[in-house]
Amino acid sequence: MDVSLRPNAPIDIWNPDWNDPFDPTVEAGDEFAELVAAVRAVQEAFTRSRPDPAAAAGIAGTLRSVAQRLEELEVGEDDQIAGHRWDLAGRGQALAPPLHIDAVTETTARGRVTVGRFHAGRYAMNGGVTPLIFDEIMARLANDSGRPWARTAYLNVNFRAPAPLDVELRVEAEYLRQDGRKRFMRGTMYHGDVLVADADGLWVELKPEQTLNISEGGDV
Ligand SMILES: CCCCCCCC(=O)SCCNC(=O)CCNC(=O)[C@H](O)C(C)(C)COP(=O)(O)OP(=O)(O)OC[C@H]1O[C@@H](n2cnc3c(N)ncnc32)[C@H](O)[C@@H]1OP(=O)(O)O
Repeated sequence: MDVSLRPNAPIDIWNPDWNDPFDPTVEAGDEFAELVAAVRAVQEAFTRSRPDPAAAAGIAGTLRSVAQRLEELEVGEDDQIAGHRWDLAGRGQALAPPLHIDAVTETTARGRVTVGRFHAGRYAMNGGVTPLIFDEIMARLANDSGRPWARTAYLNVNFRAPAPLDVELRVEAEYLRQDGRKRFMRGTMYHGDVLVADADGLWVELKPEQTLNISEGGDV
């Protein structure tokens, strides 16, 4: 883990320890985890608020200066921490809902997620957020167990019941079968015993000439 936090050190995109059970407590001294939690708190508090014009102007100024400070610390995508911290909910990527992946085997993955109003449509999870959660856990499973990188080719989501806010939802993924470069996956999301959504997805293994970093000019 320390490797992710050392300034200017290359970040292992795949942390061999990520398979360990997730520890939901932010460790003391894990300043990056605290920063992600703070960004998420801003998103949620902003969504829940109704500031008057003076308050809005003041807060906007404060946030602009925060953005400016972070812009001074900009690095390339391979070196950023957000999205690369496999031990944090949503990999420390603040757009992704805070999905905690608790266990992954060669053929299954299991996690849990609680979303607030920031990720809401109207009184329930936004219909665009559900696929984000499925993509996260199904991609994690598709690319687990030393399998070469694969990208999502399709992700078909069925919304079976409104997914409530502020309660823990159970998310599961299953590796159904492989056919050459194609990996077929299934995902389910439950609130208690109620199936709120399920998904079928196809991940296609990248060919040697295809690269994850498309800006490097790989054949995509
Ligand atoms: C854990 C976190 C992991 C993070 C990894 C990062 C993952 C991502 O960034 S995913 C982001 C969203 N996804 C993308 O951006 C993918 C964009 N699409 C692509 O790059 C390509 O279309 C890709 C790689 C999926 C497939 O392209 P390509 O390698 O040329 O496939 P191609 O050779 O035509 O097809 C292979 C097989 O898949 C099938 N296939 C491909 N796409 C589809 C599709 N959408 N629907 C059904 N079948 C498909 C083909 O029919 C073919 O089947 P068969 O072998 O039986 O003839």
